[in-house]
Amino acid sequence: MKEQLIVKAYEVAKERYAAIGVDTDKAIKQLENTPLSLHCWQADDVTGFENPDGQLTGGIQATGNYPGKARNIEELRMDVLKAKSFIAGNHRLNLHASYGEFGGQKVDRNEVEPKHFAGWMQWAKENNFKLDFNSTSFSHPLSGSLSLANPDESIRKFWIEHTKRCRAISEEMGKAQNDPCIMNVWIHDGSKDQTVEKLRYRQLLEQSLDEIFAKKYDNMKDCIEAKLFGIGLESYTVGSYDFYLGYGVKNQKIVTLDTGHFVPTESVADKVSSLLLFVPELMLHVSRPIRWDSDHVTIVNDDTLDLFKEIVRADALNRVHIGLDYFDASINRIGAYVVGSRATQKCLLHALLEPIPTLRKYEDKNKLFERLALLEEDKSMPWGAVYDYFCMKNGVPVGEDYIKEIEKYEADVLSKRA
Ligand SMILES: C[C@H](O)[C@H](O)[C@@H](O)C(=O)CO
Ligand SMILES: [Mn+2]
Repeated sequence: MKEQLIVKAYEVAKERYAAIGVDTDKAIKQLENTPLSLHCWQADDVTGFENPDGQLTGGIQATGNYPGKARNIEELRMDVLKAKSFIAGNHRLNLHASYGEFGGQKVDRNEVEPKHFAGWMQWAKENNFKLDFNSTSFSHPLSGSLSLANPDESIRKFWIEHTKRCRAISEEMGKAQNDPCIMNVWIHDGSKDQTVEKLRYRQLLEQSLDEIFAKKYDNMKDCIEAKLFGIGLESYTVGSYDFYLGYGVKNQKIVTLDTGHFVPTESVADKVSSLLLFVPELMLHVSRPIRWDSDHVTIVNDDTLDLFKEIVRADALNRVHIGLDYFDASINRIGAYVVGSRATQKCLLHALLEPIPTLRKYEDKNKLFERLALLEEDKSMPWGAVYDYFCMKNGVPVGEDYIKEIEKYEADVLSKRA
């Protein structure tokens, strides 16, 4: 019965959209072909497997202590697969270097090798995931407040070696999956209080990156992520947006836009069309900042909708990689994955259903009331019925049906974790 209703609602929606020149079947196909890169760190509050009892450092913080966090690789894999079962489409998994399989051995960051991720590559293959990767500069005795920009050569070299090795690991992942692995470099480097050495640290970071990126690879792509500030590093960030924008344009690197890494009133959506003119591709870290980079679970809101509308209007889905980046430890973590992923897909779908040719025609003819009216009417078009149909077609729960399934997983599995 429910299926019939979903199909019926979709047929009505399809007609409504066709009347304004939008092909809903085409939008669904595009959505099906757009992977999300799920961040592995939502499942365990960014703890990783090197030192499960260690502190999360480097200016980031997961707040909350909801029971059931993944305590080891098996649990994390199980949770990610559970989350994926509620998200239509084929997706990627974004791993941090601290999530390797180290077999109980002490493997320092400057010793990580592809073999520590062989199990992940195998698992990804078996479970239809492609992998992305990140170097990990935080939560380590040498993290301090400066890593790649550290004036102490031995510390700087340690992190350069780590990041080089992460690129080599990414290359192997890319080869194994026959699709480039996207490797993100985010470092926390900064200063709690005023510094008189801003230029020096940025020069050092530029030199470190040049050394790291000197080797060319065919099966991985580099991206670089800026941030406004870290906790405890509030006064200065070496890898600011200006820094990475300049570096990315000069060196033709993918620039990562984390939606939580800007001044709260700044529009990340507005950056898309400028960046696309000057850098080859973009990586997104879709998040939801509340007053600061608080990494709340992504929801359908104006910021996220605007972001995807700008990407679709620029016809740039083939140049934008969509990753998620939030870590909410205060609610069911599988639920967090699912709500955020589905919200991201809904925003993308809404953007794909925009009557762009008609809006452009109005704008070209200076029919500005008509443009405004259509943009307003678009907000209440039945895009939800299209998303429901997309979920049903792809065999995942429609609407709120996943809530009780996640509750069941919590009762059967998560609640049994100490
Ligand atoms: C764990 C990630 O590397 C981290 O979230 C980074 O991408 C970031 O956004 C730091 O604020
Ligand atoms: Mn991020």
